[in-house]
Amino acid sequence: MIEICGLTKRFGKVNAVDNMTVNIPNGAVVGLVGSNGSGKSTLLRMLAGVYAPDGGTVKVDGIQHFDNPVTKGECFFIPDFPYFYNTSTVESTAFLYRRLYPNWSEQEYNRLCSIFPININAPIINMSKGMQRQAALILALSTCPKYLFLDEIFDGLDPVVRHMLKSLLAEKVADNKTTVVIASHNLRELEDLCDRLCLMHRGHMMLERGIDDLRHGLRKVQVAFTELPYKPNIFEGINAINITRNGNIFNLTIKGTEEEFMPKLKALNPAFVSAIPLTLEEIFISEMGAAGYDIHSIL
Ligand SMILES: Nc1ncnc2c1ncn2[C@@H]1O[C@H](COP(=O)(O)OP(=O)(O)OP(=O)(O)O)[C@@H](O)[C@H]1O
Repeated sequence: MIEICGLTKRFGKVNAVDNMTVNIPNGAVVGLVGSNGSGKSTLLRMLAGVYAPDGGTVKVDGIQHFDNPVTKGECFFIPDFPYFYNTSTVESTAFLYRRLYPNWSEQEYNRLCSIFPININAPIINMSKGMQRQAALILALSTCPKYLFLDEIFDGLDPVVRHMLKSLLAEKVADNKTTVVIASHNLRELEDLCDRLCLMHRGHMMLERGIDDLRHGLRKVQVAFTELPYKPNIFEGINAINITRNGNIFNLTIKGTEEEFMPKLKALNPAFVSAIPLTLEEIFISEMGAAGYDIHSIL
């Protein structure tokens, strides 16, 4: 388990991470979203033990993490721009990691080298952006980390490799209870993978919630009338957190289950009514809008 308590990191006058407290349970797959400069990479670098916090603590399995080779050996961080030496190949880096990482698996390394379509003996810095990320992933996953931190990992990966990565991560979580924290601007990718989401804004954690919990009880509903019901507040008694209207067609975001609100809507005698779940992006917009924030300035 990762325990983040009062965590702060400053760069001059900028509080990149500002007094953040959150726990990440083992086996969780956490999506980290937020606007540019909201502090996601800085948080990941502190989770990876790269940056020393200016305040607060990160504990991994109850142990102070910064500068601790024991907890750092259980973690792997792929930054948004993975760094390799000029002459590094996957094979030469693997040679180094075999000694550095206690859980390194030769079997896993061989399997991943056969799955990812890159040349493990070619200099990594000559590879394309997506291929460099594949190289970083082969090495990261071969260390069998208990905690895996990924910064914009989907960036540059082609659709086939993206799909493969999601399957590999799901497999790691199911088989090894690996804990994964992924910073990404791509809510669609996170939606497939994560069971928890954290929304950061200006160094603060604005929202931290299970995806099922976020999804539960929010529906996007379209209702059309041939003739409008003759009452001043048509949707009175229905917990609609947002209503837009285009002529006799209404689009509502409703809090509640279909069993609760459908009978009330049907009693209005609509020509058409349909309810569908919200996408993650729409849920965020609703949740943050309800909390008084303009999500478009945050995501
Ligand atoms: N090494 C650094 N030196 C000075 N300022 C920094 C440094 N690293 C980050 N910052 C500042 O800290 C803030 C948070 O940056 P960070 O990279 O963590 O944001 P982010 O959420 O990852 O952004 P993005 O979505 O653009 O990747 C920004 O204001 C950034 O300019």
